[in-house]
Amino acid sequence: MNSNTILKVQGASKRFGGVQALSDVGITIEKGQVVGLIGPNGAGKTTFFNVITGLYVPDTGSFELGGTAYKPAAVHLVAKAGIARTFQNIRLFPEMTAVENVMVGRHVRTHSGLLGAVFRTPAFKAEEKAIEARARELLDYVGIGRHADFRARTLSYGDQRRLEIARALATDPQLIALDEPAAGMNQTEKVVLRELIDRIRKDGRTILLIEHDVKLVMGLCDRVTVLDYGKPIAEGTPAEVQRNPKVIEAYLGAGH
Ligand SMILES: Nc1ncnc2c1ncn2[C@@H]1O[C@H](COP(=O)(O)OP(=O)(O)OP(=O)(O)O)[C@@H](O)[C@H]1O
Repeated sequence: MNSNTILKVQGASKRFGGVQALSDVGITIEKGQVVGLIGPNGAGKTTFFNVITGLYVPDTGSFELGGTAYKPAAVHLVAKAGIARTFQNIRLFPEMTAVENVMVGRHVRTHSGLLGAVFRTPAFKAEEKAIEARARELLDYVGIGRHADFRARTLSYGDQRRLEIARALATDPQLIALDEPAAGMNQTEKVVLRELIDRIRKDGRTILLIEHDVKLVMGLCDRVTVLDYGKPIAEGTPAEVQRNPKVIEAYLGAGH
């Protein structure tokens, strides 16, 4: 494996009863890339995300993150290994403040542990302070610092999506997986989102993106993989993929 490879998945399959949701899907993501995963509704994109992040146990597949084999057996183990994600349907703690939501993300990387938290040791308190400072920095970074002390549920939809991204960044991930980050956003919010994803990439992060907004995908991604009925049908630069007859057929063809 190339030492710049962040994620390498080979032969991932997942079946639900009579539905082969994923069939022998592979993907390779190099450090610093933004890679798009696209395909018509029901193509298997979310299943792929759920498989690589430990939400679903795959039937087959080999998985390497940062050059080390990993078993996507449980969500917290995958987070620890270095993949952070956001969800198509936002999953925040609505009654917690924005900064508290980000601090939860950061706890994946803390050291003082449960006993430290229970007895509120000096080490725990110092660590907690550092975590909060970092969380506030991340909220500024995604552009919602002014909402740090507001409950998550009071934030606008676009700001909640950015909060999810801040929480994902807080785990200091090798790979950040964004599931339809632009869903439900208006044009202005999409422009801001695009700038944010661009900045995250420029700051050295690696991103895997599911997105229905073709313009956003084509403008942002270095490489794109296209799924249809659970199978990879094309891989390449956005320009290559866009003119691939199989992709055109999948999007325009009968059945979709
Ligand atoms: N938990 C599940 N149980 C049963 N079938 C499932 C489950 N999750 C997904 N599927 C099925 O697997 C297939 C792929 O679904 P998936 O949600 O991964 O597609 P998608 O590409 O993310 O679609 P969309 O763009 O609509 O979100 C679909 O036929 C879906 O009905």
